[in-house]
Amino acid sequence: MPAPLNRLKHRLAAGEVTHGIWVGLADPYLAEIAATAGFDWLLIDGEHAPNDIRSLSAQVAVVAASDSVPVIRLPDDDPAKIKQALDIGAQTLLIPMIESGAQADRAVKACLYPPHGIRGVGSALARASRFAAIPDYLTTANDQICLIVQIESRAGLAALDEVLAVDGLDGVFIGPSDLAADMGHLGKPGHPEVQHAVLDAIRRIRAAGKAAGVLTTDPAFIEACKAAGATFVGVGIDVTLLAGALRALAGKYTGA
Ligand SMILES: O=C(O)C(=O)C[C@H](O)[C@@H](O)CO
Repeated sequence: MPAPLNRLKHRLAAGEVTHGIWVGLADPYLAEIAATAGFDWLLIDGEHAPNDIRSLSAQVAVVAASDSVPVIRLPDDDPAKIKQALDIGAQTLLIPMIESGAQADRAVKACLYPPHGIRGVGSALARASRFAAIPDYLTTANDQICLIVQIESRAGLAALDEVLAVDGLDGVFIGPSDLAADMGHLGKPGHPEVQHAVLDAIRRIRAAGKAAGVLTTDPAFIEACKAAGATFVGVGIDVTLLAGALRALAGKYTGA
């Protein structure tokens, strides 16, 4: 019996457009609610949300039981964190702040078991192998790992071609918020210069045959990114959706 099929990896490889949201409420009960919505994937944010390996594990488990595919974003490209995320059962990772082909290649190798990579072997303890209930996990896991790296700075954009040349990389995600900050437009991911850079990068990523990712809550820019070729399309954030709805309701009755 092989490692579980990673539907998202293969849909992205086929060039399918997929939609998901950021899940930052850092609670499995809330992640399970999000998993009833019907998104193709849910990105469990380990970079900006108050998650740790146990909360990530609990959220991966509940989302994996749904029709949505769990994706974990780690806070950095630390191979030890990548190892832990894969061992708890995530098969799709998003790694932020990539700025060179060498850095992207190291991230790929951290995801893969030898001889193709350096992922440490602990499958006997790991949810990923269903605690060794999947006898062929070690020899089949690599084929189901999906790695998407984030380009979100001018240095990252300058290195995009070398990042796209990295074998084993499934996709590149352009982070509008951090890119805006680095471009001198802090807090303005919708600035025309930023949006132009995002769309140009998406076109280059798709021309290289990789999945192109983005996160924006602007409906018009969502469509512009999809027209440019985006296939891993983040369209919302659970925290802002909840906060916005609560504030609107409070304002309706309390004048808050
Ligand atoms: O730079 C970006 O944009 C992203 O990487 C997404 C943000 O981190 C996300 O938290 C929304 O602000």
